[in-house]
Amino acid sequence: MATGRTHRPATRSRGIPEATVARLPLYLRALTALSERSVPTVSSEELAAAAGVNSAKLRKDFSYLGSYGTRGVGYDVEYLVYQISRELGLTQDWPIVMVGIGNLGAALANYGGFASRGFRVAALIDADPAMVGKPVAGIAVQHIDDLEKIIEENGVSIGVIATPAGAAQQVCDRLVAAGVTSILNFAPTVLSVPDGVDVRKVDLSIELQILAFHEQRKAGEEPGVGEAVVPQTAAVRGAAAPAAGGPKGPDGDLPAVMPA
Ligand SMILES: NC(=O)c1ccc[n+]([C@@H]2O[C@H](COP(=O)([O-])OP(=O)(O)OC[C@H]3O[C@@H](n4cnc5c(N)ncnc54)[C@H](O)[C@@H]3O)[C@@H](O)[C@H]2O)c1
Repeated sequence: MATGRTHRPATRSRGIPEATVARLPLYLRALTALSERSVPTVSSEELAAAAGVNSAKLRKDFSYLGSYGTRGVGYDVEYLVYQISRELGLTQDWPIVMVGIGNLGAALANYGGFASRGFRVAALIDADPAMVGKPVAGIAVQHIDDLEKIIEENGVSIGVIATPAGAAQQVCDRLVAAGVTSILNFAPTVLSVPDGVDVRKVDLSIELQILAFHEQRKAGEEPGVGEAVVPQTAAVRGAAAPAAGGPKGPDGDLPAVMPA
């Protein structure tokens, strides 16, 4: 579901293409489910189906990891879990800070899936003095004034932003100045960061707009020649108007929904 941009070349230094890196978590999720069911081996076809990926692509992806499987047996599930986890840097603990502990931030903090994947929530940070000291997901919220100290003390390199859009750039700048080099941004705004800082952006409304586009196609609502699309679809309404609370609208790849 994530949409994002990273300030990295299309091929990483170790020769693994970004597109392959983006699929590794899908393989890992499918493999983890197999591992939990104590399945020892899996064929490339089975794993590709479970991950929602083409099997030829999967074999190519795994060749970058030096993993070719055994003919007639398939891939060793546990070993692949280890290999992909290592490649993704998940064999080490990653402390993260979350900034903006409102509806979304609190929901994210309560999500158990971070910890089980090696992401420890080291601190929850908010600007609202009324929030400070209150426990969310068992962690006391700290004030934004202490952001730099918190990052240094916890050796944090990954920050999550769930503030209103208007505060996101300022929070991002402070995170980066304090040493954070990877940011997961939920605020509906495009962040500017220096080279060497990775930003991934999650925007569920963009995902819904893309689904709306496909729904429209499925329903056969092809406009006739000269017929305007803009007033008729939620997708285009969303693309045409800036997202609420943000200076910039969604920046997903939506040109296909615009009138021809
Ligand atoms: N990406 C998505 O799919 C998605 C989904 C829902 C919401 N959002 C976005 O997430 C953000 C949060 O939404 P919400 O519903 O939780 O809002 P909210 O108003 O409930 O929470 C925002 C929190 O940020 C805090 N905050 C404001 N300025 C701050 C600053 N400078 N430093 C630290 N904290 C600050 C506020 O005190 C508040 O607790 C919004 O930008 C919203 O548009 C994104």
